[in-house]
Amino acid sequence: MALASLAASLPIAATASAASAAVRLRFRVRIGRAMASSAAAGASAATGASPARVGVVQMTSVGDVDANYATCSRLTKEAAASGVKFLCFPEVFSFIGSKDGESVKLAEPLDGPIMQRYCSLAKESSMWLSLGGFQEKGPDDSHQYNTHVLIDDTGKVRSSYRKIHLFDVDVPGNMVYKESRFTSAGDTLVSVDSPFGRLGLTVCYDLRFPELYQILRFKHQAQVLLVPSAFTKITGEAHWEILLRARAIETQCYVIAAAQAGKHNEKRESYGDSIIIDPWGTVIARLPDRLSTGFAVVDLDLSKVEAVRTRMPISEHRKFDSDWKPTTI
Ligand SMILES: O=C(O)CNC(=O)[C@H](CS)NC(=O)CCC(=O)C(=O)O
Repeated sequence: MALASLAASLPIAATASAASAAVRLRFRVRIGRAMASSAAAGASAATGASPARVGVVQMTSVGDVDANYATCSRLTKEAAASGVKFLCFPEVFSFIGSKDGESVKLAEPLDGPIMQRYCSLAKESSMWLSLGGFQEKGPDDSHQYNTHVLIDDTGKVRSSYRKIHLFDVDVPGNMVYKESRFTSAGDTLVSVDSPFGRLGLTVCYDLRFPELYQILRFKHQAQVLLVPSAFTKITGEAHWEILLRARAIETQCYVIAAAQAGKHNEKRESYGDSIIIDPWGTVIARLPDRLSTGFAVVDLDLSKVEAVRTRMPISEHRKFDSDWKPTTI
């Protein structure tokens, strides 16, 4: 079969469910030619056996920890049935409150009961989970950390990253956010080796600070960047895809960005559009903003990361402050 037609015919599964009736959608997402250019990728797409099959979730979390867990559990089991080995959830997957300070009261350490449930889910499903934006108990009773937790397929917390850049922003035409009121910033960059390459962990608003991604690529040697998010509708429409593709292109990494979508309560709405981008900057999977709950799947091909880097060796071409003559401003 010609590569182009193989690429065009690879199905990407996505599921969607309305609140009452569970509606199952299957639709095709365009997939880059290079993804399908290895026989292994094509064969595993048919058998569901790829070790690097990953999924990106879109969901509408609410102010109910149990309801959100039920959604995450259902999606994880459906993804496992599609051969997914690594599923990425968005920021605040576990809880989105409608009142100020509500989530800090629910904050728990990573060995607390909420995260334990997700660890059991990962183990039962033999699935790695990226759980972006968990309300981790903070340094005092009035502050939490906004923590991206990575659980392996044995149910062990492999790594965690506390969001460094906090969203204290007056969104034009929307509301003033002051994340730092109840959240303390992290101060440590985190990357972790996995069967899906070296992963760089970030959260949401971090996306606007490219130096963080530069360090993950050039110091940590990350191959896949994770950006679980709950972008606002207004900033998401304006900036989301552009920022994500820029990070993929300038780091030559895969980018997996799980998004919250739709209305969480009467005050808060997020911009959907969960995306997976390849290291050339091509969007290879996406869930439209109008879709509330579901996931999309791709087979990561880490040889593509190396291929892009070999042909365009930006790591060798980089110049630094110390390489330039001092400038007068
Ligand atoms: O407070 C919570 O419930 C969890 N935290 C979030 O949802 C955070 C802070 S309000 N949201 C963002 O960072 C949005 C960034 C964004 O929209 C942009 O950069 O444009």
